[in-house]
Formats: sequence, C-alpha cells, structure tokens
Amino acid sequence: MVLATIVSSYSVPLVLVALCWLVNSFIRYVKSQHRVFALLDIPGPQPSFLFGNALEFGKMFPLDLYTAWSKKYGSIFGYYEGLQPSVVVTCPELAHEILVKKFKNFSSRPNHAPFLWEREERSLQNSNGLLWKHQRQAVTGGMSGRCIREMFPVVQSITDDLLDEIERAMLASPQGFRVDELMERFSVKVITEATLGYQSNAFSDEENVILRYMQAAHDSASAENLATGLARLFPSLTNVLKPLDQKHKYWARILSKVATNFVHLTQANSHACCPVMRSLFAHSSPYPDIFATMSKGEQVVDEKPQFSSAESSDDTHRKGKEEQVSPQEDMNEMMIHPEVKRPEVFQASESLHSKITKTESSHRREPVKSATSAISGQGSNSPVFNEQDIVDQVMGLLAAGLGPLAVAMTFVIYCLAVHEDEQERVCREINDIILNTDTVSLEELKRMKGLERFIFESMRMFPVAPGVSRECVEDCVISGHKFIRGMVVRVMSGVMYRQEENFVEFQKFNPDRFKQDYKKHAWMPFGHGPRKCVADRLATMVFKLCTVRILQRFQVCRTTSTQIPLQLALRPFLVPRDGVNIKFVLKGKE
Ligand code: HEM
Repeated sequence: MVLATIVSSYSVPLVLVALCWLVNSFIRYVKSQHRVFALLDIPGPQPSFLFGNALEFGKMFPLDLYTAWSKKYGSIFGYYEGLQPSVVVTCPELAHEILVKKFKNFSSRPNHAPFLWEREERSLQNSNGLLWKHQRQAVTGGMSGRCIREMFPVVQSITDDLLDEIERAMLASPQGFRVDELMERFSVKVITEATLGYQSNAFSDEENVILRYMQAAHDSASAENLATGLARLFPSLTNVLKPLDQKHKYWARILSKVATNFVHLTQANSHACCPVMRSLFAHSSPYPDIFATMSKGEQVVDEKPQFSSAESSDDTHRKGKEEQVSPQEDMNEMMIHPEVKRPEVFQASESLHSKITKTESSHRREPVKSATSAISGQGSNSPVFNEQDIVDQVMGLLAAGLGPLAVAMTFVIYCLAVHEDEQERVCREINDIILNTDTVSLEELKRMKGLERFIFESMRMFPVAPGVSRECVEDCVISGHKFIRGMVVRVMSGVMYRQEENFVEFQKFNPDRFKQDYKKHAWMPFGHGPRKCVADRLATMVFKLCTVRILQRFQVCRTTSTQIPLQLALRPFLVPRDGVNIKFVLKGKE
C-alpha cells in the first residue's frame, strides 16, 4: 500500500528519468557508431547526428560530392550513410590492391539495391562465396572470345533492325527523338537474343515484359526513390519499407515466370542454344540442390579452393588460338577463391567499433563447413545447377546488363553528336578499313583503334558505373590503412577519371589520351579484378558494331533540345537525367 502510494506519487518523475536514460543511451550509441573512422585514423567529413553524411547527397550530385571530398580529405576517406560507415578509395594503386591483390579479403559485393525479389538475391552480381564462384565459372564459360564470335551475327542482325527503327523514328519525328528510349529496346534485344537465345519483340511491343522489368528495377534501386533512400540510410527499416516496392515486385514475378518457362523449353534442346545458356546447362546436374540450403550468410566454403575450368565438359569453352586468355585474365580466374563465410551485411558498426576499441590484433575466423560435406561426397568442385539456379542467372544477366548497355551506348551517341570533328575522324577510319559500306566483320572492328578510343573516352566522360563496392570479409592492412571485416569499401573510378594526375586535362574530350599511357589501374570502366563485369567483351563488341553501323548510314546530329552540358542522375547508375534527344540524317541526303 505504502509502496503503491510512493510509486504513484513518483511515477511521473520515474518515467521522465527512464526516458532521459533511454535518450541518453541512444545518443551515446549513435555517437559511438560515428567514431569508427576517428579510431581508424581515416579522415572524412564530420557526420551529423543520426543521418551521418547522407543529407549532403541531397545538396550535391553524388559524383561531384565524392570528387570534392577526395580533394579535401585525400585518396582514402570515410563517410557515414546513417550509422553505416563506408570507406571511399580514389587512388588507383590502392584500388588495385583491394580489387585484385587482396581479393580474398574483399570478395563480397554488398547488394546494390535494398529491395530484392524473386531470387534476385541469388544472381551473379548479388551472390557471394562459393555460390558466386560456381555461377561466375558457368557464366564466364559462355562469354569467351569464341562465344562472342558466335554471338556476332545475332548482334549484327539486331543492329540492322535498329537502323530500320531509327529511320522509322526519323520519319515520325524529323527534328529528333529520344535515343535513350530506343537504346533500352536495343539492349533488351541484344541481351535476350545474343546471350540467352530468347526471341524478344522489344522494338515493337510497348509492354515488353523485360523492358518493364528493367524500368521497374531501376526505379526501385534509384537514389531518387524515397523508400530506397530510407532503407539505405536505416537498413533495419528495409522489411517495413519493402511493401512499398510493389511495381518492382510485380514485374520481377512476371519475369521470373517468363524466365522459368524459357529455361524449361530451352533445356530440351540445350546443345543447340546460344553460348551462355549452353554453358549454364553444362553446369547443371541431377545432384541435390546444395545451393537451396545455403541462405545468405551460411554459404559453404571450399577448403581447398580450385578454379576448375569448365573446358572439359563443354567444347564451347575450349579456347581457340585467337582467344587465348591473357595472363591478366588467367590471374583473375585463378584468384577466384572466396574462402570465407560471408558476414551478415554490416550489422552497422557495432561489432566493428567494439573490435577496434578492444583489440588491434587481426582477426581470423574459424574455418567453416566445407562444400564437400555439404554435397555428401559429390566433390567440392562439382558445379551443380538445377533449373531454378539457371533461371536465377538468366534474370541476373538481364538485371545487370540491360541498363548499363543501353545507357553507355546512349552516351556514345551523345558524344558523337556533340563532338562533330571526332565523329568525322571515326567516319574516316571506318571508310579506310571497311570496303563494303553496308556491313562490317569482327576482324575489321578489331582493327578500329580510333573508334575504340572514342568509345573509351565517352565512357570516361560518362562513367555508367562510376564506382564499384566491396565488403571486407577479413581484416587486413593495406598501405598502412586498416580495413576491418564488415566495412563497405567503394572504389570510385568516376572520381579517378577526374583527377589530373590520372588523366591530363581531364575536362577535355580527347580520345587520343588512350593512345598514350594513362595512369595504371586508373581505367576500369567494367570494374576490376575477379569480380569485374562478366560481359565486358560482349559490351565492347556491341558498342563498336552499333557505332559503325549507325555511322555507315547516318550522320548523328544534336538538336535544339540536346543538353550541353548533359544533366546526369544516378538511377542507380549514371544516366542522362532527362534523356538524350538526337537527330539522325541519312547519309547522302544531308
Ligand atoms: C557498357 C556496359 C556495361 C558496363 C559499363 C558494365 C559495368 C559493370 C561493372 C562496373 C560491374 C562491377 C564490376 C566490379 O565490381 O568490379 C559489372 C558487373 C557485372 N556485369 Fe556488367 N557492365 C556492362 C554490361 C553488362 C552486360 C551486357 C551484362 C550481361 C549480359 C553484364 C553483366 C554483369 C554481371 C553479371 C556482373 C557481376 C559480375 C560478378 O559479380 O562476378 N554487364 N558490370
């Protein structure tokens, strides 16, 4: 009775005290999370309470902000997205150390988007550990030089269709039209037909499923999407926010059904299908689906990792003389040794922070379960894909490839229109090398070094993927900088392209810079190391072929609506913010 009276008369102050204690603990917790870089002696902008440095991205274009920070804090600095620390690297040598030499310590890539549906998490760009290794092996098998040669006539025929589409669009809008929209359709055709062997009607069908999926997935991952932004800032809210991502979910479901049907039908005739699918089927087997039992964070690991070549199982992988793998590529392949269990995606900096404060000694994880035991004696290096694993890869290739290919080609066309003298130079080279003006061979394309330099310079000026991310999976020290397990590291190639020490007079559009030596490891349009883009050769071939064919038939011109300078946005990669308006004039009719 007495106690109840005391409690009731003191209840308000007690609640107040408890509240103060909670608020105080929360503030201390947030502040401690924001001390990570101070403890690691990594410079960077001062974080503001709770949001870290995230609000600054609203004031300045991200690539400009990273460039400004790099100028101020140097080639390695740290910032906080909410409570999560990210280390940014803008030094080519350090980038090479992280992406190539110390790949073992940085083999994981954090998910590029917070909301993933329909097994998107299991596609090549999002997977890690042994699962990634097997997937990479299978997809790479379908992207060799020999396979690109096989895809060439298919891309040629799609490019011919593209020229007809351009003529049609010109008739409808003689003053110019949105070339970025046409390139999206072209990109769908190239990836579905050349790499997967799936016939698409992307040029004619407004409601093309793959196109709609691509647009929905990009909107979902865009830095301009509020739900995505909040989920990136406060990852613990991801599941609460995920229901807002309905459009992406809807199209991912439909695409997954289409892809499942396609894989099922193709399987019956797998020997006759295109190289990537053939390679994926060559890696499938009736063995139990070991991957189905591996959820994120519990991937099994090879005790003695070996990168076994798929050559013996599929003759598409046998390398012809003309496509001998370069020592660099060989090295990349041999380095695919993800030996460590993938950590939970940076459970903020809690563990990191306590580790730094508690111990300076490096940390080694316990060896984890071997793949051999997981597949009950089937051999740890047996790649085992079932039908769903193949569907995952089909969806993954679409998700990873459609956007970058379309946007990069749009930037190339924009640069042709804006730099007329360079366009003329490329045309001269085409005329010098090609005898038949209505076609081009792979050999002729290979000889077009001026064209290649033009494309590289477009990609430098407009880096579709201005950075690549890795997650540190094992503590290490590189050039005196300490990296702790769980840290997200962003190698910002887009910033390196704007540094005078790497690219002299970097503001100038100058394809000839690629004639001379530019700073080693500063040029990585497709990423770098064992996790670099799996389709770089295909993309380069498509750019060259497409540019040549366009220039054989048209003059590419700017219009009054062509923006100079071009306004950019990150959705989720670099895109022209308002599209690109271009006029094509039939040659001979200027
Ligand atoms: C201009 C076109 C393209 C550009 C600029 C580009 C760029 C990139 C970059 C920067 C990465 C990350 C590399 C890294 O983390 O080091 C990447 C990864 C990837 N790209 Fe591309 N890409 C292009 C086209 C394509 C196409 C056409 C496809 C598929 C057909 C594709 C499939 C992939 C995949 C699957 C990955 C993940 C590789 C892995 O994690 O092992 N890309 N790409």
